[in-house]
Amino acid sequence: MIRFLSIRDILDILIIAFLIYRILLLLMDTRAMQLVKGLLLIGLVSVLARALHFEVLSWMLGKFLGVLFIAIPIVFQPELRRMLEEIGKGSLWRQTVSKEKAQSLADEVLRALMYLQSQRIGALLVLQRSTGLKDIWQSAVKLNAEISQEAIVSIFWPGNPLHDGAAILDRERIIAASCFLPLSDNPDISRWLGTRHRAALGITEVSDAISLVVSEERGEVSFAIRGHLSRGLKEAQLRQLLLHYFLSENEPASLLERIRRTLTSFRSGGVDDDEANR
Ligand SMILES: Nc1ncnc2c1ncn2[C@@H]1O[C@H](COP(=O)(O)OP(=O)(O)OP(=O)(O)O)[C@@H](O)[C@H]1O
Repeated sequence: MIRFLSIRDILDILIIAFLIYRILLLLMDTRAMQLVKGLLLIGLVSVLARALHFEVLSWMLGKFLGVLFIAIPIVFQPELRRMLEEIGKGSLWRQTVSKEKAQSLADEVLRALMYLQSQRIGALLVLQRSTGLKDIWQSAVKLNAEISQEAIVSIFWPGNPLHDGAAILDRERIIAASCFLPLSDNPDISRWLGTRHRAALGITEVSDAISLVVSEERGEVSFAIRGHLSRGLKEAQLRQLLLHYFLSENEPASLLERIRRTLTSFRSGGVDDDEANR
């Protein structure tokens, strides 16, 4: 007998749809996503085989799916564990930045850095992570502007009243410019590096932020995290670092780990890690 959908049924369907959507978002860009696609395809073929009465094929696919459901938790144990941890941390409900959006933000910042570098315009960008930097930016010029190549270049354009000091970005906006950062007093820092680089390093000693510096003198881009400075970054390295930053969701340890890995994998390309020790 057909009965009409009640409000409870509709809510039930909506909750299930939302849960599937969030779980798919968690699985996106993991190995498990390929498996989900594969399972969907096999499921579809299996339904077709049953509808067309292909007895042997549908029997075989049914058995195969049964075996897969037992094998999945074993093969994908790390992914499943990570997914459950994410759910525990509340990621299921948190707004995630889409890959396209992260890519476009990373591109805007990258293009700005490349332009500033090509013109030898000094710049200092601080990418805020889980440590709030309100103490730093509340006495500076608050912008709350969209992240774009043009906005970043204009901030550091010589003669602009905002060009002195650092600009602070979070994962979506340029929070403030003309920020005064604490200077590092690391005695091992190269004597060729001035206050811009000391400021870039200083903020990473007191927070988990990332700094990116364009040197006016040397026309190179450097990167600082956790009190370590890496000089002379190439475009591809910067792209990866920025992408990691805009994609990551307040996971200091894993972000640090991924950035370290990126730097290591590129080391043959000329990055001097821990430049502060020079
Ligand atoms: N505490 C600070 N916080 C933020 N920015 C600072 C701070 N101190 C200096 N700066 C910025 O650094 C600029 C001075 O750079 P300086 O030439 O001393 O450094 P540098 O490390 O040699 O950089 P570059 O290679 O670009 O010359 C200042 O004009 C200012 O914009």
